[in-house]
Amino acid sequence: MAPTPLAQPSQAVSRRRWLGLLASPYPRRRLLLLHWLIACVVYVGTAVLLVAGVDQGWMRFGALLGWSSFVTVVLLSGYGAIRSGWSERFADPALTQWQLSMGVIAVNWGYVICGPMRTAALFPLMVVFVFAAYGLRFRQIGWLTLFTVLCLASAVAIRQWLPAWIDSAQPPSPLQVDLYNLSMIAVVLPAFALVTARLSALRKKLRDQRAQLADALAAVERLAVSDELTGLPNRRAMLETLATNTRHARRGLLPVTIAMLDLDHFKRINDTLGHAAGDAVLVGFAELVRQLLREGDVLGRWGGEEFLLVLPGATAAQAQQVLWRVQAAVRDQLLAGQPVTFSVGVAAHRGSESAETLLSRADAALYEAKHAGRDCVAIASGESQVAADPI
Ligand SMILES: Nc1nc2c(ncn2[C@@H]2O[C@H](COP(=O)(O)OP(=O)(O)OP(=O)(O)O)[C@@H](O)[C@H]2O)c(=O)[nH]1
Repeated sequence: MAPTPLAQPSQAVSRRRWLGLLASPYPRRRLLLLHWLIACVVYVGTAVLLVAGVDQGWMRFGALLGWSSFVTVVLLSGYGAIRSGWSERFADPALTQWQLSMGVIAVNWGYVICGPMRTAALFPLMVVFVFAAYGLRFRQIGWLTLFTVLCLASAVAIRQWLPAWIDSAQPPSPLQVDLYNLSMIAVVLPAFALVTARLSALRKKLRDQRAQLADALAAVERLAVSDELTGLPNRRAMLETLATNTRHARRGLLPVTIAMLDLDHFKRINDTLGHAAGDAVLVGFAELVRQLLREGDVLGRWGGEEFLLVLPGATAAQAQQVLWRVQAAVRDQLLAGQPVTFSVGVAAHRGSESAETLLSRADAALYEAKHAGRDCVAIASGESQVAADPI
């Protein structure tokens, strides 16, 4: 019976589900499993050639079975360690050093058992050293090279002096061929490893530069929204905070009240003690006020000796209480050795007014507070009147 049109997509979905299960939902693990898959293809390709070798009578089936069992165990343990996330406890979750060492052993094992094809059996070493560029450091690549040459020397020794271990279908071959192969590998591999190590170093440099760039970008982003002297949000950041809060207030989500704070007679501090002392007062003031506010209130430097405070969810009266408390605390403390006071203009957001209108009402209230003698809180017209801390 012909398949129904619906059968095709459902098969595709179930195939995708199986592939999804075999791979991993985590992108990093998926990438590592892709590398694992490439290794699989190389191993399977080699196994196919070894089967052909058995077919030609160059090696025995038992030897192929031993090699295949070793490779299967290596591949399955590598897959399990990566897929389960177990390998993530190590600095290199790809387990590159282990996987490549196993690859070197598999290649040399193949060299021992596959008779006249043994020179070809060395070719997968190229894959091993290309992978080394991805996951190994300079020194590790050096060790891997030494390990490979020693493994091949052992393979040659086993072939020549322990033929009983080989289960070979062929009579022992002349030593000269094996020594020739060993010498070739000992000459070529270090040069190959050097290029691989250079590639690996370049990749590391690229990674480091990318990390530095990300740090620099984060610093630029931080500087773009914070005031260099006090570390508070700067005028640009406060405009955004204000825009967000007035938008919420207009939609009826959360009322907002703002306050403009201005240090009194700050010019005198600068003129008598110098600009550095003035800076220290600004830093001390910012730090002290910030500590006295509740979480959610946002204090920013508006410019010069002027600060903007946004109090989401507060009414003008509540803001006034908060600011009286802050004024009392500032009055009680010397900032950079100086007694300091400040005046405040408060405005609560009304109806559908814009951030600009709200700001200009707070500014006008601040002007009133200055005119009323300073060190007091004035509330924007229509809401209340100028008042000093009653305590
Ligand atoms: N040290 C220092 N001084 C600053 C900074 N920004 C602005 N100023 C100074 O702050 C002073 C503000 O002076 P005015 O606008 O006359 O205000 P004021 O002396 O505080 O007087 P009132 O606000 O009327 O109480 C000026 O002398 C500015 O140079 C800064 O970042 N550091």
